[in-house]
Amino acid sequence: MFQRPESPALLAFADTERTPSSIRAGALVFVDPKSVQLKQQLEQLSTHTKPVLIEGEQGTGKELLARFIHRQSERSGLFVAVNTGSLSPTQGEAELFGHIASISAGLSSRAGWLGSAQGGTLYLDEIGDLSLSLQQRLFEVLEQGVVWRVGAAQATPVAVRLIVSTSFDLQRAVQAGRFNRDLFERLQPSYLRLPALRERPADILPLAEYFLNYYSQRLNIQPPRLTEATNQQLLNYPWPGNTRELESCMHFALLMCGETQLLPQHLYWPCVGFMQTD
Ligand SMILES: Nc1ncnc2c1ncn2[C@@H]1O[C@H](COP(=O)(O)OP(=O)(O)OP(=O)(O)O)[C@@H](O)[C@H]1O
Repeated sequence: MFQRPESPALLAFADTERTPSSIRAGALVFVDPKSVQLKQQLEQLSTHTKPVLIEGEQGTGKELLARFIHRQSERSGLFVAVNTGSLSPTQGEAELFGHIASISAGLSSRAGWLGSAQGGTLYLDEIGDLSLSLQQRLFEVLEQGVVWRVGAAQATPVAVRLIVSTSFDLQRAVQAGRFNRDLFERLQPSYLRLPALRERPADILPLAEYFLNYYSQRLNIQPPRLTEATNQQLLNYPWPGNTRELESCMHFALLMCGETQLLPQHLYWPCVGFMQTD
């Protein structure tokens, strides 16, 4: 059950259990000591409403963490996820902050992503892709707690928890003049680093089992058993595409397998292809 409001860039899901795999929030498989520690940090962050900055390579699970924080904090509004790269360069301000109706421009009023997340959480993926002028506007919203919609004569109060993510070092972007220092300083106190999958190896096999079970259930089949040799291959691989790559690998292996045992020759690594096995 999901709502797809104003634009394809926005995904807002009320019932996470029925949503596609890419946006499940209930299932957070964290076994490695680094992940367990991170989960404790997440639980602490869920008790307040300050903005959160999540840094991690692509496919590590940043959006899943944001959904987890939202769920734990029991906010009444929606979780709204926006890929900032999808904001149009000319309309970005109206898309993000909304605009009021304009008869001359033939526009009806629009709440914008911030308005859609009222009472809930706005997740901005790859915040570094936001233009410097929008970064400045976002900082002002955080400072003042109000948003000026495009064309509005007065400001509208906003109660939105902001969670942003980045796959690169924002501090270096600040030093290079490509990221707003004030916004960075506002985000930094609640900073989380989500390690790459290769840095938390104890998560690999539990995640592999989890995805196998998940897709087996969807396909209505018995999950095959991972053999010792398969486990070894999974542990030896560096996972450049992180958890998303592991998920695709397991999904594909399940389709290839058709047996009770999942063997190394069934494995396909989306970032590399099939690997030679002895
Ligand atoms: N700890 C985890 N437990 C279960 N599933 C996970 C976990 N981490 C990631 N996933 C799954 O891996 C996939 C990728 O996660 P997600 O989209 O949150 O990554 P991301 O870091 O936001 O990616 P991108 O950088 O491309 O935006 C999703 O299907 C997600 O459900």
